[in-house]
Order: sequence, then structure tokens, then C-alpha cells
Amino acid sequence: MPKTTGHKNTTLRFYTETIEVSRLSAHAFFEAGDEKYKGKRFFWENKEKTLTLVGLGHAHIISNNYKENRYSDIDTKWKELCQSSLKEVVDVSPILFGGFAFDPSNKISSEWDTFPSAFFTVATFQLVIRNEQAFVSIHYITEEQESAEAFEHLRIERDTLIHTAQVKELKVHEKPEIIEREDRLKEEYLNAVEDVTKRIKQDEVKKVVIGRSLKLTFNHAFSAATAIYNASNEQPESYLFGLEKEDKMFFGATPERLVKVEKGQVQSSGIAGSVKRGKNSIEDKQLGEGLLVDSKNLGEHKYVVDMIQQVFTKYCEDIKLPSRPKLMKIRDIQHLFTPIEGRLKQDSSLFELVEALHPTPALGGEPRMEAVKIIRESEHMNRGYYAAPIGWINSEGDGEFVVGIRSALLENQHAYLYAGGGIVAESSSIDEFEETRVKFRPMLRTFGGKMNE
Ligand SMILES: C=C(O[C@@H]1C=C(C(=O)O)C=C[C@H]1O)C(=O)O
Ligand SMILES: [Mg+2]
Repeated sequence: MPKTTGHKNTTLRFYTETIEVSRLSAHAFFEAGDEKYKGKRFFWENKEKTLTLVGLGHAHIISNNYKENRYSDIDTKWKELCQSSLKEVVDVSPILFGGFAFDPSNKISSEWDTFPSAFFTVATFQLVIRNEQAFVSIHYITEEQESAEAFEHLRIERDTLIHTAQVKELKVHEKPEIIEREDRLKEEYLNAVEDVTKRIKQDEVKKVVIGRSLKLTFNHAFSAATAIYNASNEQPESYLFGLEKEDKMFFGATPERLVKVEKGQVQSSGIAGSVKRGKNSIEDKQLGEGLLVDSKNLGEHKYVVDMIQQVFTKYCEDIKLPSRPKLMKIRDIQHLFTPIEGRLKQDSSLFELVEALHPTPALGGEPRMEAVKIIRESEHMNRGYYAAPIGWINSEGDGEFVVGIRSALLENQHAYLYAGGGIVAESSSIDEFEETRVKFRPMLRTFGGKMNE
């Protein structure tokens, strides 16, 4: 078991070696880790498809179960590891990949019990595909002097993994069938939406996002590699993420960037307000145009943009913010979308921004603390990592986090899907239920589910 950092007296040494490889599929590389690294992998592909990351094995884990300071703890330990342990100048930066729980104060026992409030890893074998170039790095983190023998062993293992990935196409697994489908806590969900709508009308809060979950049971275990592969085909215009922990994998295809930092430039996005896609281009256009002027959806959206703008005002300068939202059309749904950009003021880090932004009113509500408390009390479930930040950071402090929606937790023969929506004074429980049904679609298709139910 790799040791985690944090002990002041231990000096870790971080050894790396990178090679460039030609012709390597990220999905096949992930699958090559099936035998030895299952439960210790991650997958990432950005929306623009200019960056793909795969991690196999844990060279190092940084995690905590804190309610407070969970972001700064990860931040500090990662900086420490990079600054004091990483001895060489490296051409491909090591990546720290992981995620946070939506609400570490939620104590409901659930499928998420083994996920701490923050969980990040440095992979033993890291694949980075950038601008069509693929690099595989070995990471070896130890308290001892480098052991030539151990490193040589890792090189052999790396070559085996690359070879396996190059010669094999993605296995076509026998397709598991869904044998049971359960709308979990449906009554509780509908009651929560109605109750929250009332409380909003009484001016207790302005907006609260209420979510629900679907549980699928298959006749045999669903392969993690296949699930990620299917999700990327179902929703190619989204980010793709996967994070394994022991026998589970949290994964999804989300359209929503929380925050990206690259060379001091910061980008975030306000995405809230939704309508389905039309059956034909005329209906689709009408629905989109209707969304752009719909007061209920514009209201949902504005809380998000205002809050992100406040955070940017604190952490950034040269802020660019369009005056009105545009449409983001993805396969099953269209959203109101406002991109926000700025330049990071000095001395602020990506993790500080993640902390300041999570949860935005797109996933929590307005005001934030009150909304999170209402979610904790009225959803009757534990969101785990759903609707929470998931992403990566490199040794320079650049990186990107998305909001883990349009997502599911896969556990062998079971999958738990999650979806929610922003409740405002004008919400109706029937329409909100319908909106979550549309949001479940990409993940349902990923698992071979039927859409007409
Ligand atoms: C909460 C979800 O989505 C969020 C809620 C939206 C809405 O209510 O209109 C739209 C996009 C997301 O910010 C989800 O997909 O589960
Ligand atoms: Mg909505």
C-alpha cells in the first residue's frame, strides 16, 4: 500500500521517467490495467478532446476525511511532494487526479461509504495524450533511495501494458443486461421539490438543487473500461471522467466546467436552465429560443453567474463575462450557458478556486450554506461525489476541475445514476422530474437502458 504524505519527518523521493509512444488508445490502455490495477485507475478527457489522461496503479495517495480545510490539505501536500521530492526537471508533469465529496457533513450511509471527503492519487503509470502525442510516465515514490531493481521492474511492466494496449482492440464484452431498475426515493424526491418550492416562495432561500438516483442491476458485472468507452460514444461533446476506488468507479460525461487554470488564465462556466432537444430542427430551435427568454430558467441561471462573478472578482482581474447566456446544445438536452474568464491574481491556487466555487448555485443553491443544509435534510440520500468537483492538477499548479454530473457509480453488477435540477419559486415537481429523466439518458444509454420508460 503506498504511503501518503503529511508526516513532517518523512522525506519522500519522487522518481519519474517518460517515454513517447506512437499509436496508443487511451481506452485500450485503461483496459490493459484490468488485471493488475482494477480499482486503482483514472480516466480523463477534456471537452475539446485536446487532452486525455489515464492513470494505472497508485504511486501515491493524498486524501483526507476533513470537513474543513479539505482543499488546502490536498493543495499543501501536493505542493510539498512536487517541491521537495521531485528531484529532476521533467518534460511531462506528473498529474494529481481525484475528487471531492459534494457535502462532507452528510452522514447518511450509502454506496459512497468508502469514498473519503477528498481522494487524490498519483498514478504509477500515467498516460498523457496531448495534441496527438502520447507519453507514458512511470512514477515511483519512496522513502528510500531509488532501487534500480524496482525501477527496472516498473519499466518491464510499463512495456507490457503498452504492448497489451497496442495489440488488442477494446474487448467486446458480453453485454450485461439490466435485470432490475429502481427509481430510488421517488416520493421523497417529489415531496422535497414541493417543500423546497414552498420555502422559496416564503423567501427562506432563493434556489435549491434537488437530486435523485436510479439503481440498475445487471445479470453480470459491467466492465469499467466498457462503461467509459460507451459514455464517450454517447456524449462525445462532453468531458469524460472516471475515478476508481477499490471495487467501485465513479464516472460520467459532464458538460460542466467548474474551473480551469492554465498559465494564470482562469475559466469557469455557468450552466443552469434546461430544456429537452426537439424531435426535429424546427422544434429544437423553438425550444432553444423559448429557453433563452424563459423567466424560470433565466432565474436559475442568473444565481449561478452572479455567484461565479463574485468569486472571480475576489480572485481574478480582467474579467470577461458576456451580458446574456447562450445555448449549449448536447445530445439529449439544451442548457443556458455563460462562459467566464479572468486572470488569476498572484498567490491564489486552483484548489482555492475550487473551494470558493463549490458548490455553485447550479448544484447547491442560493444562499449556499442554507441550500446545502436543505439538500442534506430533504434529499434523504448521500450524493457522494455526484455534483462535486473532480479533476486534475499538475506540478506547476495548472489543471482543471469539472462538476461530476451526468454520472454514475459503478459497482460490479450495480450502477447508481444521479440527476438533479435547480428549484426556484416557479418550479413544478412534475416538470422537474421530467428534467431529471432527460438528464439520466446519457448514462442510461451507456448501460444499455431503454429510453421510453
Ligand atoms: C444537477 C444537474 O444539472 C445542473 C442543473 C441544471 C438545471 O437545473 O437546469 C442544468 C445544468 C446543471 O448545472 C444534473 O445534471 O444532475
Ligand atoms: Mg433546471
